[in-house]
Amino acid sequence: MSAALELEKVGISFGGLRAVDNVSLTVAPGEIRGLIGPNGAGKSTLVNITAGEQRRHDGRVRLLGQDVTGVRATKRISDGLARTFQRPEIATRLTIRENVELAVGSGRGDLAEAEKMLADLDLSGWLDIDGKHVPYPVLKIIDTVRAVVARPAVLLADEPAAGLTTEDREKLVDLLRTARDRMEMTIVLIEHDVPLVFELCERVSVLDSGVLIADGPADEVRRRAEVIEAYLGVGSENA
Ligand SMILES: Nc1ncnc2c1ncn2[C@@H]1O[C@H](COP(=O)(O)OP(=O)(O)OP(=O)(O)O)[C@@H](O)[C@H]1O
Repeated sequence: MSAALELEKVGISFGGLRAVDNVSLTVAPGEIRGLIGPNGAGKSTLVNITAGEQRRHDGRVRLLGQDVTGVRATKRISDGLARTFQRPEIATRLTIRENVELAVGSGRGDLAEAEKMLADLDLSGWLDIDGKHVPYPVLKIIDTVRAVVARPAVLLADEPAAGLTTEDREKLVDLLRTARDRMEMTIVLIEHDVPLVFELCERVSVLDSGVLIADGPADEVRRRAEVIEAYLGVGSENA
């Protein structure tokens, strides 16, 4: 079976800065892959390249076995790729239900499934509330729900745990596990919450200064000295 996502020698420079340098990685179908690294490591740039928002780069990107290098972001979405952003993309003038309906309508999901998912996460009480009245941690998790209920084949989740309460963090774990186990979604989880990444991911990739310094089974990566070193100064208690 072909990889869900494959990056081959991907690189990009901004002026004199090599933000991503010769990164190759392969994500298997149904995998939850962690992508970690300190601030400025190039994680979001790699997501932008993968999503097709940054198309002038070196190397190749393959999605579900198809070479999508140079292909527009909108086409990659229709081919099964979705991403979330660090800031939730909720329309604040619409209710949560309307936001979720829009997400379902944009993808392959169905509304009943979306509402069940919100009920399972104990979030149904927000459905008729306008986005502008919903607290940030709730918006943040509903943003991930929106992405999941559209049923992409591959989801790039950019810092979904940032700003979550401990309780919402548990909900995020359930949500991502459900997406993978019941919807067979492939997920790339970009996170500063390193314990969360090691809780959820079988394999972890580590970027530092644009370079992939570790890539492999979570237990092995956790032990690698360079990984711990890359985190020194940005919260070594997380490494
Ligand atoms: N469009 C751009 N123009 C110039 N420099 C950029 C651009 N986008 C990113 N950079 C730089 O590339 C480097 C990698 O940035 P990126 O946002 O990908 O890192 P990151 O690992 O996602 O960081 P964070 O964890 O803080 O979100 C940084 O030095 C950043 O300033």
